[in-house]
Amino acid sequence: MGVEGVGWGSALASLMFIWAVARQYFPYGPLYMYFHKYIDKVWRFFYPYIEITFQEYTGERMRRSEVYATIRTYLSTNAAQQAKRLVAADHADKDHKHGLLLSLDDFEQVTDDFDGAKFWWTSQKKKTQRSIVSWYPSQEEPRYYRLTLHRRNRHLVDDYLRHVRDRGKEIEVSSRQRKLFTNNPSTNWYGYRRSVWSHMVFEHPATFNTLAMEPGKKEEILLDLDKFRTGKDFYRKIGKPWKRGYLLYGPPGTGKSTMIAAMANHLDYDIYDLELTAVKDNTELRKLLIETTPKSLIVIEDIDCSEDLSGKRKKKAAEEDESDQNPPHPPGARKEEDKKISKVTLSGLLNFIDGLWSSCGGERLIVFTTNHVEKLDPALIRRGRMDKHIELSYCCYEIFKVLAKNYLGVDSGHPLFETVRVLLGECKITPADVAENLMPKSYNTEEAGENIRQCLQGLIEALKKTKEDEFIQAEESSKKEGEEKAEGKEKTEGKEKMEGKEKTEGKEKTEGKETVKEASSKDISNGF
Ligand SMILES: Nc1ncnc2c1ncn2[C@@H]1O[C@H](COP(=O)(O)OP(=O)(O)OP(=O)(O)O)[C@@H](O)[C@H]1O
Ligand SMILES: [Mg+2]
Repeated sequence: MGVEGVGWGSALASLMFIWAVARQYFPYGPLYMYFHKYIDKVWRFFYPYIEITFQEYTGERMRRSEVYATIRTYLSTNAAQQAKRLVAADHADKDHKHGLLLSLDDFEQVTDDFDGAKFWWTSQKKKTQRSIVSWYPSQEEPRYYRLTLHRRNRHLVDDYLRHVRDRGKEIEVSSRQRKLFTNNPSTNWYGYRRSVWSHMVFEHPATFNTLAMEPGKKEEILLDLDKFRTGKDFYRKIGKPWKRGYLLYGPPGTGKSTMIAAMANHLDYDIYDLELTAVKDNTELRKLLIETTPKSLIVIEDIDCSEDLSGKRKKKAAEEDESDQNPPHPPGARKEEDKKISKVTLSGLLNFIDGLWSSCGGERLIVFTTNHVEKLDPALIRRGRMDKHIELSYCCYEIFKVLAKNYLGVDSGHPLFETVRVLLGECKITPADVAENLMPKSYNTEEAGENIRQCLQGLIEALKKTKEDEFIQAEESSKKEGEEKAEGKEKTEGKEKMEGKEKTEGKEKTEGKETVKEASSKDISNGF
């Protein structure tokens, strides 16, 4: 270790060396233990330094430690100047032009000065014994930072660590870029520096200004988000974990994903886009949850498409299996299916949302999107789990006005707006389709007026076409319905006729039988 200028250090090192040589001649036993104990005590008594370690994983090594990350960021400034071996990672750094975070490589050391005292930092890693159940990658040794300081500077420890934390956070904030995470398949969770989530920089430009929806509804959502962000004390007071669930539902192309991006940008949160089909079971789901950080949105898109989440569906599958009508599964087919299907269950997901683990860390929004809200299990979306249900629907005039302003820079004064308003009231078109029609044909500002007219005209044509299609569709379906009704009627009449016939025949038969019966009884009586 590079602790400087200490005569004691070399004296103790010599003592330890002598002991290391001498103990080879001691057989392991009581005498060995006796000497070992006392030499250790002497060493600790004279060793003039204090050592503090900061582990990379905390809480039974299940979570990456925030303190560890902050120290790493703090040391990046010193590391760049002092260390000989560094590790570089992508970093959105406004001060460092290369956009890289340089941290200490394993067993490297840097010195820091604070209030006239010296502090030494080393990056270390531990060899671990393999355990059967391990929360951190088994092939990767856990790392830790070791801080060493002289005993006489002990009174500075608190101030120094506060300084490290504050400065580290400052650097983190100044260089923060939001991240978009996605879960790795669990086969990639182990190995050197692997992790359960992969990320890239999140750069979606959507904001609540560009998001087209009714102004009242938008205002309400913004208020709700702001209330959530500043609600730490309130949530503590009412005894609820600091998290909130949002369910966004509506047809495809109505802005659900766009709204998630706008939410993340508004709150300045990271996004964890959870791909449920890649999660093998509930344990993996919990592990993923533990590895998310506060100030984040955890998103599960198209939740209705995730098989096996509804109790109803499971029951149905079981019924189908039992049914005699279904051909039996060919041997091995069921096993193959099982391998592919995620075993995340509805109860696993419910636990993910509001089980005890979900309260770790706090300040998280859980967002589900779906095109078919009616398919979801009511338990999944009840208030308390999905606190706010937001419907994103087909384009109305209010939504169109926002899109026209965003895409063409034009507002309600335009003469073609009235035609659009009337047509929007007469057909269903998604904001995505409207937006596509409003894409300007050129960015040349001199042609802006013509551009606007062309776009609006194009939109009017599209609306007319949609209206026409809807009309034809409605006609076809009413025709089909009529046919089905007629068919049903014919069937019923046929059935009734058959039944009538059967009844008459039955009656006749019975009467015949009765006559026979009478005759036979007569015969019998006659016979007597
Ligand atoms: N309300 C809206 N405001 C602004 N743009 C919108 C809106 N709705 C749709 N768009 C535009 O349409 C495109 C598709 O929208 P988005 O992906 O958000 O739809 P979605 O509801 O998530 O659809 P899906 O259910 O298929 O995932 C977006 O890129 C965006 O440009
Ligand atoms: Mg979407």
